[in-house]
Amino acid sequence: MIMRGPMIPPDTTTGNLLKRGQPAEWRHSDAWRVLRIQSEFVDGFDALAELGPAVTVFGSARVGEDDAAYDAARGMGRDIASHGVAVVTGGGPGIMEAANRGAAEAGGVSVGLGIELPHEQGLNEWVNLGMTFRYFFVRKTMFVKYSSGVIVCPGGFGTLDEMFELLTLVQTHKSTSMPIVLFDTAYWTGLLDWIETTLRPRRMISAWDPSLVVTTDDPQEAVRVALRDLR
Ligand SMILES: C/C(=C\CNc1ncnc2c1ncn2[C@@H]1O[C@H](COP(=O)(O)O)[C@@H](O)[C@H]1O)CO
Repeated sequence: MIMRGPMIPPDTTTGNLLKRGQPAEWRHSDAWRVLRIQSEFVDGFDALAELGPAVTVFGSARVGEDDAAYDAARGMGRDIASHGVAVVTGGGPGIMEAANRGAAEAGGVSVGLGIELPHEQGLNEWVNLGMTFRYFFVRKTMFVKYSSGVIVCPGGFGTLDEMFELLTLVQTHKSTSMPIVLFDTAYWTGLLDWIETTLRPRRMISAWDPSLVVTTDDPQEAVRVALRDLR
């Protein structure tokens, strides 16, 4: 396009870009939010594109070092890393910290994908490749996209949300199938029984395939199953 003489507009795109003192309400608009979401995806893909094989460990943010599950997750992190596989967690305290700790102690890649939360403490000190997300759904995309297997340790709503999201994606074939290990049979039995005895007979699930998940009390077995597709 050519503009000459009076057709040349008084403002230019660069001039508009550099103009100071503009109203700033647009920062709270959905249009701007979409760009922020987009940039989170770009940053996540950039950070993880060359990660290589990885196993994600989900589990409670609330367990302390004195909890047996902490020890187990630490051992699993160590074991996964010793196979040259990265350990991915939500980067927070509890089980996440334990798995990252084991991975870091084994000299492995210890990934923390944190989430901005009120009173958030930041990424745990054992993460050696980390990023913090504003949006849960962007972060969950990273867990699924970059994992070849998942170990779910005991946890609360956060852990259940992550587990059921993954099960839904695998069951609907949105994600390629991957080993999903539930660690600590006593913790998960009630939920699995309820799925079998209530959801299935009431046809709330069409084709629950129990082989989608493996349940174990053995941390080494959990890691062996989670690494199944990497052999
Ligand atoms: C509760 C406390 C801190 C919360 N900090 C978290 N940081 C990172 N990721 C988290 C955090 N809390 C939950 N998550 C995610 O959900 C899962 C654990 O949730 P649960 O409800 O405890 O099971 C975990 O896998 C994370 O991805 C103060 O200690």
